[in-house]
Amino acid sequence: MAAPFLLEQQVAIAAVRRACSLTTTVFNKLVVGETLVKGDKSPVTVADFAAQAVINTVLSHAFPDDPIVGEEDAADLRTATPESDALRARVVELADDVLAQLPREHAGERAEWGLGRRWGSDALLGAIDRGCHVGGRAGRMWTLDPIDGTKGFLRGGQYAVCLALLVDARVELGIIGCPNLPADTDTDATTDDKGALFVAVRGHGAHQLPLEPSTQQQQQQQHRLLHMPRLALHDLSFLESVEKAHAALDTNARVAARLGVRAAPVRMDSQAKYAALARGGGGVYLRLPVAHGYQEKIWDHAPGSLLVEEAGGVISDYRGRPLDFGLGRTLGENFGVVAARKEVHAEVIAAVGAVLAEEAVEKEGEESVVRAMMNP
Ligand SMILES: Nc1ncnc2c1ncn2[C@@H]1O[C@H](COP(=O)(O)O)[C@@H](O)[C@H]1OP(=O)(O)O
Ligand SMILES: [Mg+2]
Ligand SMILES: [Mg+2]
Ligand SMILES: [Mg+2]
Repeated sequence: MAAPFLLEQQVAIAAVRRACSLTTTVFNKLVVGETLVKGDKSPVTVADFAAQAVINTVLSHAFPDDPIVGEEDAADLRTATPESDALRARVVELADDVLAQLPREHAGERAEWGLGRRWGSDALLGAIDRGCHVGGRAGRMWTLDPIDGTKGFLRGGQYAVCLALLVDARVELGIIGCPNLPADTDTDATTDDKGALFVAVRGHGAHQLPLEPSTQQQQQQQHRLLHMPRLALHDLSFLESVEKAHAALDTNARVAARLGVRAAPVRMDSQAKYAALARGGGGVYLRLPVAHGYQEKIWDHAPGSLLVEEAGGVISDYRGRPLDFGLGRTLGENFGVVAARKEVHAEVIAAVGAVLAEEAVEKEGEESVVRAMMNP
């Protein structure tokens, strides 16, 4: 694989692989009481906390000066209640079980990254809280979503372990682990060969590797360089969210109709959508905002955006503006996401604009009817 950020690649790959083995174990054994509802009403499980503990422990040992912008924090694990005690004990056990595995030398892992030993509660809660950095425009920082698509994870669908390295607000390296994505194709969900790792390095391509660190030879054989194929507009299909609360799916349908898209949309949770897009699925990822005021988070798009760019795509918000990863923990005034191959991106943006204008006129019409009824 490509030379820039080689050590960062090795460390990030090791961290994401270990976190993926943890989430897979948890899914098979998740019990009632191991999921919390956060202040924003979204779920978080022991696996989200433990995966963040694992990845931040590895990053903190390999790159002690690098800040981390991570989704989770340990506040809910630190309160002195029986529920919190049980949750904390489970998170610590899960994270330590994975960190304690000996470094796998054929996969380039090293003991000095915090591997091969148990860390205990204080160190692991501290590691989770290393993710509280505020973000910003200057310098090096990592951004982490330990489980992206927690709702998908809980229902046994797609989810992703997502990590990116930003330098001066530009994504230089993106790693996405997808334990439930078929290794060979994103269309045959019945295959048993599940799990894929995606690595993008700016200027050096988008790559798919095996999720499990098999022998070096197998890794080389299974390594794929990813390219998005050229597709005519009517041959596209949209990749979109499963959750109606996350994206305006009815509007997507109107955009598809306007572009002459014939195929039904492919609904998938998490940044697995970016991975599917980069390896040729669908052709367009469309995420149009719903609730006024929801600000997209940088960890939800940083690695996926680089993966798509390096596979020949363009990514912007729904108005065509580039995503700005330098504003802090959120994407600020970037609303929605449109990712597509270069040749069709501008046409998709134009269709989105036209459909949103139509919807605004319809809404204004409905509101004026209501006003007229209330003030005859
Ligand atoms: N109200 C919301 N609107 C948009 N995205 C949201 C909202 N709440 C959570 N998310 C995040 O959207 C992403 C899932 O998107 P999708 O529906 O396309 O799979 C996740 O990162 C999820 O967070 P989380 O990482 O906690 O799962
Ligand atoms: Mg969440
Ligand atoms: Mg997320
Ligand atoms: Mg998450």
